[in-house]
Amino acid sequence: MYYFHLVMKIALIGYGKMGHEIEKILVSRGHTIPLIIDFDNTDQLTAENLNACDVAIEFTTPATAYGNIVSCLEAGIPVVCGTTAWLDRLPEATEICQRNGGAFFYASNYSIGVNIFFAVNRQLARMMNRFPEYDVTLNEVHHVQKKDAPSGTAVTLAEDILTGIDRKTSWQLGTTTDPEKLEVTAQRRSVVPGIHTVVWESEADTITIDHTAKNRSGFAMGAVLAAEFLAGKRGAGKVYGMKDLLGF
Ligand SMILES: NC(=O)C1=CN([C@@H]2O[C@H](COP(=O)(O)OP(=O)(O)OC[C@H]3O[C@@H](n4cnc5c(N)ncnc54)[C@H](OP(=O)(O)O)[C@@H]3O)[C@@H](O)[C@H]2O)C=CC1
Ligand SMILES: O=C(O)C1=N[C@H](C(=O)O)C[C@H](O)C1
Repeated sequence: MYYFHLVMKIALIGYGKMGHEIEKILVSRGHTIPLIIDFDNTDQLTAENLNACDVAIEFTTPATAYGNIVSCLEAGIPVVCGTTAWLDRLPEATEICQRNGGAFFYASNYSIGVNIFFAVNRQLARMMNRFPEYDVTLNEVHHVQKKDAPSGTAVTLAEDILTGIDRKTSWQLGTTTDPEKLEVTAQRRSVVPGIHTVVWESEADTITIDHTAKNRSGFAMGAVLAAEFLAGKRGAGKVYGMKDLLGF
């Protein structure tokens, strides 16, 4: 997967921490970036400018992601989005993608390590369905600039745990003593790129799984791999995720 790829023209929408990290990887893989959109030139996000590119990669803010995705889909350009906390509008984006014969890729976390961690989390939750003596909690830590809580990654982990076990019916941000609720806590500290921890606890013992991002390079590499994956998908009318890219 890392060795062969088409060289593409990529539109970068959002030129903050992730936009800059993705730019480094795009350049190192021979891609060019004819269009960069940030908060101060959003008027440049036109169908004409987008159509000078093969794929767009969107990492902006919870409030702006949906509009940017729709602009890409309506312009007929495949789009990879990593922005979190806008997913209440995913059904609408999916409908627009299908109607326009678009190609849309979304993941709450593009890191391959995190996606392996997701698979371990799903497997552990399925096993724990037989062992009600274990309670489960989830914690995430991120840098102080992060706008949303809990993180999109924590939401994915929580939803996968709820799918795996019958004894929890929903997740809640903050502490709770309700046994049917999955407690999800979030801390904001310094420049932490992202730490996610799932704890299963019984009277007898504790099982902890965690993922710590050392920097943003894993997120950025995964987003670029997703863009390369979308290269041949123009006109597909489909929404893709990391399971399509990685096979698990
Ligand atoms: N899926 C994944 O793997 C990952 C997802 N993320 C998510 O990606 C998003 C971005 O993260 P990050 O790069 O750290 O955030 P940053 O705040 O560093 O960057 C976002 C950039 O987008 C700009 N922006 C605001 N509005 C628009 C707009 N309408 N069009 C284009 N650009 C705009 C912001 O400008 P201004 O600051 O002026 O608002 C800022 O420069 C977050 O939702 C985060 O949770 C982050 C890492 C990995
Ligand atoms: O905002 C961030 O930084 C991150 N956001 C994503 C999330 O909300 O899960 C992914 C990663 O944890 C970093």
